Amino acid sequence: MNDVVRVDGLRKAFDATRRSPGIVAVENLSFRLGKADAIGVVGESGSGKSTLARMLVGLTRPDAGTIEFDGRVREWRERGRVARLRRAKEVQMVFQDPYGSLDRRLTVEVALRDVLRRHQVDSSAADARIAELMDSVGLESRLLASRPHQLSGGQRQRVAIAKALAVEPAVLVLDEVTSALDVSVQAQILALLTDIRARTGVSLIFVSHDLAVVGKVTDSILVMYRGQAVEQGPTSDVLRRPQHPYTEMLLSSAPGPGWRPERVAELRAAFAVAHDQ
Ligand SMILES: Nc1ncnc2c1ncn2[C@@H]1O[C@H](COP(=O)(O)OP(=O)(O)OP(=O)(O)O)[C@@H](O)[C@H]1O
Repeated sequence: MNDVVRVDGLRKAFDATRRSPGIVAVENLSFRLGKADAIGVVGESGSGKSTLARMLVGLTRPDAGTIEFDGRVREWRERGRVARLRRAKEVQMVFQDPYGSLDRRLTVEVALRDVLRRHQVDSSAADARIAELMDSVGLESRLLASRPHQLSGGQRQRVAIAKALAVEPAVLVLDEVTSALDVSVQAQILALLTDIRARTGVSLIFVSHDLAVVGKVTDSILVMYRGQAVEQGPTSDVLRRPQHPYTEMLLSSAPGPGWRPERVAELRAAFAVAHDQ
């Protein structure tokens, strides 16, 4: 089957000079994603997840490696309207804090209409599309008149998802989309994304520090440590039989039944030894 996304040998360093390699945020990273598949990219703060997400959506240019959407290698020189529209349909991103991505002055309706206009959906079709989008993210139409501050955190995140879906992208990158939400709202948003994936065939890339959360909604997992993939595989294998001490540490650091902080410390120490060898 054709891959919707192919990432090969991606690398990004910041502040590199002739004398120093700088901070290597992502190093030799590769993965594949099929249509309607969901992958989780997990790691602690600073592991390079956001840098990877930003490269995927074209906000940060890699130093090396390639990103392909549907067999087409991303070209960084391309400019202009046609390239912009094509990219928008390839991939969209939803961020942790919808406050940051939603314009506080705009009502939900104006924000959605704006995205549709920018992507050349003609205005006669826009009303129907807006109703469809609200429905698909489980928001009542009365909320069209609301501004971001009049919505709950979960509702704001639904609006951000609707905006991302407006363009009918092949891939959604979800960067810590549930981290700022209460546990029950978190579960609703994850269920919504799983439902959207089944209905539309969109492929999902969940970027998160929380292996347990990502484990509930993905087919495969890529574990990042210091910019590198230390483990990659089907979600059930990674959760049940982690191969790398770092993955085991991430699994143990989620407080839950049987959680023992001293075990986390032990695993962290074991990982540091394995990594420095
Ligand atoms: N614009 C930048 N300039 C310099 N260094 C950067 C920049 N962006 C990221 N880094 C560094 O690259 C490394 C990876 O950062 P990144 O934000 O990708 O990690 P992360 O896993 O997403 O962490 P978090 O969850 O805290 O956002 C870190 O050491 C970070 O300090």
